[in-house]
Amino acid sequence: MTGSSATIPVTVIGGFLGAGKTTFVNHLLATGSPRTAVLVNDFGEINVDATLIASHDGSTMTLTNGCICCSIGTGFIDTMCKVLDAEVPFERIVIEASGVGDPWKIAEIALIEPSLRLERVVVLADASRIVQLIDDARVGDTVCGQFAQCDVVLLNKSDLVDVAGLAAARAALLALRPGLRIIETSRAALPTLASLDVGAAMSAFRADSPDAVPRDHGAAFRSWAYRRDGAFDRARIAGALAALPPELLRLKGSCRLAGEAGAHVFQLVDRAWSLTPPAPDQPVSPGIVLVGVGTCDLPPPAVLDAILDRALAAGASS
Ligand SMILES: Nc1nc2c(ncn2[C@@H]2O[C@H](COP(=O)(O)OP(=O)(O)OP(=O)(O)O)[C@@H](O)[C@H]2O)c(=O)[nH]1
Repeated sequence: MTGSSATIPVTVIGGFLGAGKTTFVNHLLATGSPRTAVLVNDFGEINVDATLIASHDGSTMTLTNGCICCSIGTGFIDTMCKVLDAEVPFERIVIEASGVGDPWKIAEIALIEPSLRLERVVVLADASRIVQLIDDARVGDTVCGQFAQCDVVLLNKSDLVDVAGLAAARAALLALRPGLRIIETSRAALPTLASLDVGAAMSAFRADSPDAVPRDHGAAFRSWAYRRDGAFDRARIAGALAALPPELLRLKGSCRLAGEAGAHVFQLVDRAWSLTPPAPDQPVSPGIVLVGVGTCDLPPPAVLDAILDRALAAGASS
């Protein structure tokens, strides 16, 4: 890779599916971040996250073709070259790892590439789910691996748990890595990057950390895309979602609702879901575009399609 002689600081943001990574990136961009290149790696075939990142002075680029922590493909290298060769240099690079990715594998690129300087690896944990996720036989290894070499954990969604729940979440994280720096957050009160800096002590800790176990997230997780021209019937959505199999871990994207103007952003994490209006300048597709991620035994697309079709408004085309 080429680029100017000055190094560009890199922050890698990781955390399991739905922990709040995109919410955090948007917060950083909204709170006076310098000219930032945001690189987003979604696990699914459609990069929904890139459309959920608010527009900003810098640039948002998508990293498609799978999990970049498993294989640094030519797409990633091309994107990074564009960032490094930008006419007006970027002042910071923020890379959002996929929800099943290992953020440290991405951080290692910044350690190797002379034009880049790794500033920090931040991993978000969902306070309402982290205890269960760590113990989940299907995803526990992936979740635990994400904390192995991070600098700081944002114990996010603290608004969803009580004091005892927060203490349990903290204890579970500290059992993984004693001494881990943990900051409790909620989307209403997220920190700035500068406030996360802790200096040399954390770098030494990184160097002492064991090598991450190589993983193939493409084998452990599967994604599925649901696209329809029509609209959902709001009254049918809850019933259809209740029929989704437990192997589906995450579903997000945009949709239309029959009889309602404009598009809605759809979010499902575990079984909790929401529909919200998109940001004013957020690009949304004309119909329904949702991307799901599940474990490797996720039922075939046709089965999942049929479940969501139950929520379509009468007469909606498919
Ligand atoms: N209650 C609550 N909800 C939150 C918080 N942070 C994020 N959310 C919601 O959680 C959902 C997932 O947030 P995202 O920021 O998209 O999570 P993500 O980690 O980027 O998700 P993936 O990229 O799919 O892994 C969205 O509906 C957010 O609005 C929080 O602190 N509290």
